[in-house]
This record gives sequence, structure tokens and C-alpha cells, in this order.
Amino acid sequence: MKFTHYQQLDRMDCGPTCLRMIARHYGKHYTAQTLREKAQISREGVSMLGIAEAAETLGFKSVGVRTTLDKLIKEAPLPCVLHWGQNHFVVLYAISQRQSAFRYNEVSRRFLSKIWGGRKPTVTFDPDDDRMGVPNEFELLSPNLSPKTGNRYEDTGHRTFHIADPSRGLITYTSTEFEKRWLSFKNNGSKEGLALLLEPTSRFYDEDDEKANGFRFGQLLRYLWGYKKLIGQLGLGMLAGSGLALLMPILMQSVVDVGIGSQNLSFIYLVLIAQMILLCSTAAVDFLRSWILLHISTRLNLTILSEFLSKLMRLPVSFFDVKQFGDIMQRIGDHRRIESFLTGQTLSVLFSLINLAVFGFVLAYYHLSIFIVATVASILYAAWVILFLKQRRKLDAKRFDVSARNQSQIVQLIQGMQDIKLCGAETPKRWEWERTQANLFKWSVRNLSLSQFQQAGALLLNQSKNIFITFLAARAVLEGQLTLGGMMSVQYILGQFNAPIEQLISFLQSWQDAQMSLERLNEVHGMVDEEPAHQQKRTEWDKHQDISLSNITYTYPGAGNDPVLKNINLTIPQGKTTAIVGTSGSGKTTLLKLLLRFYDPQMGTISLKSGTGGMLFNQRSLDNIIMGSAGNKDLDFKYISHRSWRQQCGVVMQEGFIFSDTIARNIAVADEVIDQARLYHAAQVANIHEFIESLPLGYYTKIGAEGNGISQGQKQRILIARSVYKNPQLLLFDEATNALDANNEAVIMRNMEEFFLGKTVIIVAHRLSTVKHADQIVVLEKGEIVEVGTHGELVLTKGKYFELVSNQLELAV
Ligand SMILES: Nc1ncnc2c1ncn2[C@@H]1O[C@H](COP(=O)(O)OP(=O)(O)OP(=O)(O)O)[C@@H](O)[C@H]1O
Repeated sequence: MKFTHYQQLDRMDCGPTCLRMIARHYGKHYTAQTLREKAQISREGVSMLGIAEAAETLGFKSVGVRTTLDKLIKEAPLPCVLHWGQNHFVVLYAISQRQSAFRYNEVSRRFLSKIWGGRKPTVTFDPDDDRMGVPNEFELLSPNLSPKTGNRYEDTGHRTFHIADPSRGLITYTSTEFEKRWLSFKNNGSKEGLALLLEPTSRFYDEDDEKANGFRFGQLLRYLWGYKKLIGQLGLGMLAGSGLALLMPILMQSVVDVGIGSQNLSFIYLVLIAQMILLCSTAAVDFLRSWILLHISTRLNLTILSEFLSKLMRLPVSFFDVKQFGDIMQRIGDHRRIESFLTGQTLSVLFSLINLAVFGFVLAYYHLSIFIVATVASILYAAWVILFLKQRRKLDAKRFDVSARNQSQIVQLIQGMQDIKLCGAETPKRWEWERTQANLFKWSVRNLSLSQFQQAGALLLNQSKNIFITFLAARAVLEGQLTLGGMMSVQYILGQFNAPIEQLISFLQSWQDAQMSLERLNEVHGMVDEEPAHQQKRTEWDKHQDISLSNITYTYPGAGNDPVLKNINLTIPQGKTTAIVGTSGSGKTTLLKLLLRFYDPQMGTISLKSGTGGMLFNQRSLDNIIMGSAGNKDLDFKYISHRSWRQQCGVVMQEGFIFSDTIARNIAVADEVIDQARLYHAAQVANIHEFIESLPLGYYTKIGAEGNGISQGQKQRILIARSVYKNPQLLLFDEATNALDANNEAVIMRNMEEFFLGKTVIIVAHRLSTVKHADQIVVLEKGEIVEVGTHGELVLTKGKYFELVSNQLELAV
């Protein structure tokens, strides 16, 4: 049985893809995304533990082992997952061995049944009976056969290891190559490697799998359907073009046969004029065709790209946590391919088919055997090209992988230039980049040599066909079956015949490219939105309610990760200021991110407390739908629209982003028309108005990546101004003032006092001056709340807060 190989869709996808292949091998289909989620993929990929956990949820029994090669060969049930080259996962699905004797197994049984015409052998074969010899037969140890039943490995060293590499395809390795890649540990002098052994349990077969997420051509046609009128016009143009092309050989023949034959120069003039008119008409039709195609393709490109971008924007933040920048950029490149397939290929292939039929018909009319030769040669030509498609697919996937890495690296090099210089790491970083370039070059060369080989073969086939047909035509002229003009027409038709075939073939290649691109895009389009359209969520609620966190536990995706927040129970009173303090890494930012609904806690609920505010009248009916009550319960966060919730939050995060735009646009990010009074007020509260006014272009000075540089403190003040401009009910500040001098901070805190009135404020800070006036201070330690109280209360308790304050928060101030 052939082992099904799946290509990994992203650079970090090898683990889930291995599992996908193994599940497929046992007859179940799962999408890459499902397995990624189950394996808790993070930006660094998955661990073996992650794959094991995902496998267990699918119904496999899994054991991770560190073992020697000998033990792997003797005892491992295949297929199994191997840790490869220290940074990759592959599937070992079979081990084959050069045999000196014939053994009865799946392969031999099929071999025998072929010999006996499918009849069952009447002789019983003993697996250990070596008498019936088929020398040098490669025995493939079927993965379904237990290694203990009849397969012997120990006698020779000529083993071949069959590996399904998610990034490269099905590959075979010799023992030496295999050992080099797999064995990575030393234990008591013997070398060991890591393997994950998997065996399906009955639960695996009981679980429902997912439908194959294959190529959906209809999905592509849906894009074209919007342009049906233009495509109709295009079709008419194509028909007209084919009709005109049909006239050309007839005219050519009449020049020779009638014009030259009867020595009638005026007739030749006439025909040449007709040919000129024909040429002009064909050029005009071609021009119109290209124009319509261009028109459709630009619009189509915009449609599919904007659909992708809006899908990206609907995805949860956690998606961007695990996706590499390069992978996303590459997917944008994928759209170009789909667009070029749809416009450049699908439509012109229609044209080619019409032309092929027309010219085929005319050729058959002129000379049947020439037509048959041309057809057979064309089929051979097409078969030759198709032969290379699989190899092309592999190369393409590899190139995607390397160019995604290249993209990420370039962005990192540019963004991290300062630190590269500070660390004096210019040379190693350049070498790293050059290695990727060399790799990219290697794959491009392989791709090029493959297409050169393919083209050379195609050219040979084509030219041989032309020579043979010239011979046939010449003979037909000599034998009087064809006129000289007829021969010239045949030559002309042959020239025209090739173009549609080439187009058909490039359609196949482009179909293949589009198929792969679509698979990668489908994957993004198939992900669940942060707010699925079918789920009714509240967009309005009473803004004056306490926020309650009960039993919140959160763990970042990634197998083996410990919870970052454990059993958090907390009430954040509305209209008051809550400060969160704690040592670095204690989970403060994560708590804010949960409140901002970037992630959903695995356990516990965050809700708005009922009774702490009035219910809006127009929301009552929706409450009844959602909560099945008169709205008298706490409002769980999961019933609130993510987007609407964030609209109510003013946030300054540690890694807040400054867009490459004017200062005004950076403060009023979401407003199309900026409210000047609010803008000035926000800048004044953030104590940055004077600085902005001192700039020659004031609020219209460009900052960010493509504009003026600003200091860290100025950046923080602009971010604060952004949240003040928004004027929300809930404010969340994560180390919002840590880059500011004490003077500036004091001014801002004073300005903020008035702004904070009646608003719920959550401040994460290390500085005492920022937190000491808070109504409630929460102390986090290793993801748990250890103390809650006011500054005075907590100092008196002399607990963790006191310790923090004495060590970090400048108690002396
Ligand atoms: N995206 C992520 N994926 C995995 N782990 C993460 C991620 N972000 C944070 N962590 C981990 O979660 C823990 C808590 O991080 P968090 O940023 O919440 O701490 P913090 O208290 O805000 O720290 P600091 O005061 O230094 O900002 C850390 O151990 C960190 O390594």
C-alpha cells in the first residue's frame, strides 16, 4: 500500500503534518488546522509531547522513546514519528531490506497473485521457508505487519528506511544516512534517537474524522462568475478569433494553388490584401481580449486579496501568535498565482480548446494520417510534461518554505539592525541570511534544471513530429494526395497547433500551482473567526458594571506549558482604579490580555456582574435569547462581541505600535474625520501637546517607521493620548509610564485624575508612584493572586507587596 504524503503548509507545521499522515494511513482524514490546534502549536512549532497529546485525543496510544537503531528496527510499530536532524519531525513508515530469499508477505502475495492471474495459491507458504528464491527482491515490510511476525531484519546491513518528510515528500535513506539524521544522543557509548510510537485504539476508529479539504474548483469559479458579462464578450471574441484563424490556411493555399498555379498576379494581390485584413482583425481581437483579461484580472486580484485581508482581520490574536510573518506574506503571494490561473490560464485555455478543435478539424480535412500523427505526438508531448508535475509540486513546496524563511529573516535583519550592531553580530547574521539565499538558489536551480530537462524533451518531441509530418506531407504531394498549397497550409496549421497544446500544458502547471496556493489559503479561510457570523453576540451592555473573574486558569498554547494564571478570583470594581503588581513574568500582561479578550481562559469565567448597573432596555430581549432568563444573571464575556468590547477599552500595552503616519492619525487611529478639540485635549492630558506644537508640522508630522524617530517616552505619551482620545469606560495601562521621567509622570497622573473619574481603570506597573493611590492593589506571584488591598493595608501586612515595594517600588519615595 502506498503511503500517503502530505506537504506541510507552514514552516512550523512538520509535527501536525506527521500526525496527519499517520491518521490517514489508518484511514482517517483530519485537516492540518485541527491537528495544529490539538498539538497546541506555537510560533516555534510543536514538541513531541504536543504531537503525543494530539495523537491521544485522536484515539492513538502513544509512547515517546529514546532508543537505539537496532531496537527501533526490531520493536517499533510502523509508521512512527521520528525527531529528525534535531529540528524537524518525519514519519518512518517502512524499512526495506535487500533479501537473498523469498518471503511470504503482502508484497509477495500480490506478486504471486499476478503470476497466477489473481487465483489464490493452493500451496501454503511458510514465512521462514527460504527455498523459493527470487534473488534480490526488495521486501517492503508492510507497516501493518507486526515486526515480530515473520520479518527478519538482523542478517544484513543493506537496509533502506522509508521516510515521509512533511517538507520534502517520500524519501528513502540508507542506514548510514538515516543514522546521521536520526541518532542525536549518546547513552553508555551507544547512539540513540527520539521516536514517538503510535498505535490506534478502538477509540481512533470510533472518532468521526473530517472531510477532505481538497481543491474546490467551484470556489474559484465563484470568483469568475461575477464577471460573466465580460467573459461572455471574451468568449465571442475568442470565437471570432478562431474563425479568422481558420481562414488563414485556406488563403495561403489559394495563393499557391490558384494564384501561382494559374500565374494570376492580381489574384495573389487580392489574397494578400485579404490576408492583411485578416491579420489586422486578428490583432484587434487579440487586443480586445487582452484588455478584457486585464480588466477582469485586476478586479479579481483586488477581490480575493481584500477577502483574505478581511479574513485575517477577523481571526483571533492567537492566530498571529503562532504564524510566522513570512508565512503570511507568502500567502499574499499565493493570491497572485490564483489570480493568474483564473485570468491568464482558465480563460485562455478555453480559447486554446476552441482553436485546437478548429485546427484539428482542418488538419483532418487536409490529410487524415498527418492529423493522427500530430494528435499522437501531442498526446506524447502532454504525457511528457505531466510526468514532471509531481516533482514540480515538491520543489514548489520546498521553495515556499525557504522563501518564507527568507522573508522572515529579511524583516528581522532590518528591524533588529540596531541590536545586531550592538552585539557585533553583523557577520554571523549575514552568513545566516546568505545560507538561506544559497538554499533558495539551490531550489531555484533544481527547479530550473527540471524545467530545462522538461523543455529539452518537449522540444525534441516537437521537432521530431514536425520533421516527420513534413516528410508525410511531402510524400503526399508527390503521390498527388495533397497540392503544394495544401502542404503549406498543413505547415501553417502545425505551427498554430502547438500553441494551444502548450497553453493547455501550462494550464495544467498553473492548475497545480493554484491548487497548492488554494490549499494554503483554504487553510486560513477555513479557520474559525473570532466572532463567527452565526453567533449572536451583545454589542451593548451597561458600561457601569464590575468585572468579575472567577477561577480563571490560562495556559499559553504549547504542550507541556505550565499555566501562566492559576485559579484567579478577582472583582474589578467599576469606576475605581485597580493596580496589578508582581515580579516580572508573574502573569500581569496575560491577565490584561484575557480582559481584552485576546485569548479565552481554559477554565473559569470572566463576566460583568449583575446588579452593579442598570440593564439597557433594548438589550433585554437579546439577553433572554442568550441567557434564557430575564437578564438577571451575570453577563458572561463570551456573550459579548469581541469587537464591541474592545471599542470600550482604552489600552496602552507595553509593545504598543506606532503607525507610519502623522501624529494626529496615530492618536485618532480609528476616526476618519479627526475631532480637533478631542485631539488637543488628549495630547494635553498625555502632556505631549507642547512637544507636538514645537514640531514644524505640528500634529501633521509623520512619525513611525517611515517618519520621524521619537523617544520611548514620547511614544508612550502618544499611546496614552490615543487611549484618552478614545474616551472609553475601561482603561488598561500596562507599564504605560515606565519610560517617563518622574516629572512627566507626575504631570500625566495629575491630568489623568480628572479623566479617570467614573471610569474603571486597571494599571500594571512596577513604580510605587503609579500604584499607590489605586483603590485596590492586586499582587500576582507566579500566576496566583497572593494579596489584595489598598497601599496602606498591604504595607501594614508586610507581605509580598511590602517586599516588592521595599525592593523595587522605591518605598522611600
Ligand atoms: N505568547 C506567549 N506564548 C507563550 N508564553 C508566553 C507568551 N507571552 C507570555 N508568555 C509567558 O507567560 C508568562 C507571563 O508573562 P506576562 O507577560 O504575563 O508576565 P508579566 O507579569 O507581564 O511580566 P513583565 O512584568 O516582565 O511584563 C511568562 O513566563 C512568559 O514567558
